[in-house]
Amino acid sequence: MDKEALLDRQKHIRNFSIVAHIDHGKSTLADRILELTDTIAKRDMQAQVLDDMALERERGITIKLNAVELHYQANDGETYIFHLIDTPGHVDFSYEVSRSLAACEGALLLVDAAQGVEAQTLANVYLALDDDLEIVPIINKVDLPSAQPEVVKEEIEEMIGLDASEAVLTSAKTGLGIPEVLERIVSDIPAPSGDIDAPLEALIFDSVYDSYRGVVLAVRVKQGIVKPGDKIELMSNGKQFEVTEVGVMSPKAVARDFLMVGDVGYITASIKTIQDTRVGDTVTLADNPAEKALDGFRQITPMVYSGVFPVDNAKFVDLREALEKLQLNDASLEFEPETSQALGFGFRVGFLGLLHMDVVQERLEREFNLDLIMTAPSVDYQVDQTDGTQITIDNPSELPDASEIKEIREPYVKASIMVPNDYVGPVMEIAQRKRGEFVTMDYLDKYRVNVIYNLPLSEIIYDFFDDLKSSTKGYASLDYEITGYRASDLVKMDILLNGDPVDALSTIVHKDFAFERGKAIVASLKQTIPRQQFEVPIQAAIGNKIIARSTVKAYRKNVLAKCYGGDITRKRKLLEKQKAGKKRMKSVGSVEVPQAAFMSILNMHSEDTKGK
Ligand SMILES: Nc1nc2c(ncn2[C@@H]2O[C@H](COP(=O)(O)OP(=O)(O)OP(=O)(O)O)[C@@H](O)[C@H]2O)c(=O)[nH]1
Repeated sequence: MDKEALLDRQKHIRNFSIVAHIDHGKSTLADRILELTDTIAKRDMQAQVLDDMALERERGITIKLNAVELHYQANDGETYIFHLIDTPGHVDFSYEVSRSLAACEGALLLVDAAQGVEAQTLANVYLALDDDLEIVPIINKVDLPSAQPEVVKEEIEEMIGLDASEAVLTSAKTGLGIPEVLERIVSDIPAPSGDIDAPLEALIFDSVYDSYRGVVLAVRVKQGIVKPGDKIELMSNGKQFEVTEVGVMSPKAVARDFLMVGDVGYITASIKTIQDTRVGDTVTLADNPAEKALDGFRQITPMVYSGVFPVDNAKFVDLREALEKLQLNDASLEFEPETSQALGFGFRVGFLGLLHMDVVQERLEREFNLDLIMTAPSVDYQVDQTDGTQITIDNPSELPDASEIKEIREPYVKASIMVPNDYVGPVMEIAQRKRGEFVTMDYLDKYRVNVIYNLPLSEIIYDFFDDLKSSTKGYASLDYEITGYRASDLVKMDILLNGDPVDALSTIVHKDFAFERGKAIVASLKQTIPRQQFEVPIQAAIGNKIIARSTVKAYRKNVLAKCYGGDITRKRKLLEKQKAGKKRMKSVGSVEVPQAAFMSILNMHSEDTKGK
């Protein structure tokens, strides 16, 4: 392509994300956009798609990067190149949202016409506004009888301060309004700026590891152009690689001759060591480097920590390798080796929240075939010791003896809970019960309020959101941010099995709640620990004082007795089932403890500190 053509191409690029609350219809809208653009481009794309399949057959891989390229023929007769960059909707992942937004010039703000603006949507729109993105408001699900587009417009104007008079009314379900959305992307979202003649600056906003090609970088080119054969340099560490392929997802990987300013695509360069690449880093050309790296992303700190141990101790090295691979495209994942008396060698892993923790656990087990025991999540605590030193701990078993502690501080958040008027009572009741401190309450419109509380992070990471949802018929939405640390009256509660303290079961609790929590955990453990050949006393203790106790009676479960000696296949099935159930057991001293027991703290909703 000559210079003229490249400049013309740049004018026709539109990079955008969809910002939406979970269930407001983001996937459905994206599918509609794909459908509409695909049909138009079908004839032109045939050859390309075939190429892509050949490529895949050859290599036997597909790469998953959350950015697709689409071609849209607009009403002005010109063909535009759209890059749609996916963003996650959950509160745990707002960090990833900001990563995706950094690749865009605009965002579609999608709001459910029946639900209105939610707390998390608001948080994500603010991220987009911080990045100076152009925002196109879309009110979806207008086909629903309960749709109130006018009320939602008002909410968007009042809460976000955006002009919503021009909001597109859509039904991603029926297809209503989608052609207008495509036109608005062309007219409202600016083409990328940046100089094609400047030295290459490409921002890495995601990356995946592919065993065949090495690291695949998802990049947004901010300046310049990059081609296969170019020698690139990663600006954070000066490492150099030769580009083997550049391309875009469309929606499968399609190799291209180049990626230029404004493009969102991938680069492979036989990068074998995952430690070399970092999301947020800048890629430049080795013999014509950019003067300085792009801003990158703020380092994100984990909010909750959990011990992750292989059931089979011999898998420790495998676990480390798996965590390293995951860390590649999940910069928020932190880990360091941990040794537990009860569980052996493992890692203390930091997560953004419980959903993130679930996702990581699932990936470790599925993608890396590991059987894991994970301990109850904990926040981090700042401890002033009587000897004048200060330590930070994220593992309850590391809390020093009470006699050595002057003060313990725990992380606090400012939580904003949006809810219809009718449910303010239950919301306040839950927040109070979780040691919340009321801050203020704002009316969003005639129907909804935003209730703000200061809360200890430890109280909301467990079941706060579930409780909120169930007592507001699912209407409440929640967003929170850490505001700092506060001194609290906290103590370590140990759990003893068979008289021995089990470090992996220790938790840190507020003194006022210790008795109830102790009772609840002991009761929950009694349910989860199977009967053994001997009696197992379970005790909760603070210091030397036992505050709750219970006993698992001795009993060797003879599952075969149930079979009445009959059907042999049934018998085998039962044995297999029992074997599978055992896999996630760990011998702690002489007691067999299942994975669920380590999460007892998460299963105490009912007995929790109600009425406090
Ligand atoms: N009636 C109606 N339903 C819709 C519309 N758009 C989406 N839905 C439905 O709303 C539900 C959620 O839609 P999704 O597209 O999965 O929402 P999402 O925001 O991608 O949700 P997550 O993937 O969970 O983040 C689905 O059951 C859709 O069928 C619409 O315009 N009208």
